[in-house]
Amino acid sequence: MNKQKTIELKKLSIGYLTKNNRKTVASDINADIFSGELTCLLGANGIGKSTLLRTLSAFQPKLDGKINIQGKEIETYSEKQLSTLIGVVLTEKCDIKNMSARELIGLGRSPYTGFWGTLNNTDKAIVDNAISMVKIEDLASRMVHTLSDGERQKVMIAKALAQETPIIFLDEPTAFLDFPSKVEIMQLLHRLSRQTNKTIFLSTHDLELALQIADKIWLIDKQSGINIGTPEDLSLNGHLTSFFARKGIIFDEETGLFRIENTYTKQIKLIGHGQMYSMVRKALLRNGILATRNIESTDYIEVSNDTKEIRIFQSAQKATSVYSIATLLDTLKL
Ligand SMILES: Nc1ncnc2c1ncn2[C@@H]1O[C@H](COP(=O)(O)OP(=O)(O)OP(=O)(O)O)[C@@H](O)[C@H]1O
Repeated sequence: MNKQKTIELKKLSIGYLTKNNRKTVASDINADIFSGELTCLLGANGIGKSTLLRTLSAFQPKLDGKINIQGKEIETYSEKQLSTLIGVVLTEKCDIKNMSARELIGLGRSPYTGFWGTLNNTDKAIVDNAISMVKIEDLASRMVHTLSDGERQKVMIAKALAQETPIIFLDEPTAFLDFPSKVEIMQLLHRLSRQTNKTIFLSTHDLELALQIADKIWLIDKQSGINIGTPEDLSLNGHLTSFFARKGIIFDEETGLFRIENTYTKQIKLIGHGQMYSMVRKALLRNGILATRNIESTDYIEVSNDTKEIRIFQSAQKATSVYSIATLLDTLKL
């Protein structure tokens, strides 16, 4: 695929200007965003994700530096030109009454339609295609103000697709969605970036999902600014670990997942492999017991992934066999 640098940020500063105040949210951002990639922006509440997306969408002025879109400074584009270049999906509730989901999605065509916004057959086919890509055929004739937050979010994504822009920015597109819908939307955005060579840049708090699906991750942090890379590189170079370590969350290299930092009161040797091993280990960690293969202890637990048997060896007694995590925890009096 022909990945291209569609957005170039040079010494960019973002923030807010009020009458006699200048509030810088982030400064000296030097970075590129590529077509054919899904890029996810991760960072704590209030760190500046929305501010960055709004600045890149030209909804608010930058404080300093340069934003180049397809090789030209953002300020050189007219509003109409930008509307055929960038589609924006915000999380804010819209105050739309008396409009069906299909009509709202049709507004995505407004950069291409005449003054009255009348859709021709091509426009209608594009709207239908957007509806089917997001799989919301059953919502199309519903009135927008009757939709749930998650349903409306999908409609807004379909509207951005109908706009057929090479760049799409989304501010927390998965915020209101249930877990299967979060996965579905992220996979859809990833697929779109690949199939249509679009540049898709979104902010999210769904870090596990972002780490599994995104091509590139931007980590924004007060201490170390912006770090950018593939999820794997950010993992290997320690940026992910340090990013979350500061927040009482640690990256567990054995499971490849994040977990909340527990204080361990005991430790025990755990023997076995596979899902059974991982689940027993998870349950013990959750109960304040550090359990791995590498611990030397006289008491130990052995699991069989084939028979699902958990054998507990305690105080040199005969092993006790149990077959569920609940019984294991009862036996260990946890
Ligand atoms: N209109 C405004 N005027 C002044 N400061 C603002 C304005 N809007 C936001 N801010 C401040 O800018 C900073 C960044 O806010 P922003 O909304 O970009 O964060 P965010 O990373 O998107 O947060 P969240 O994850 O909570 O959505 C915050 O300190 C916020 O209070």
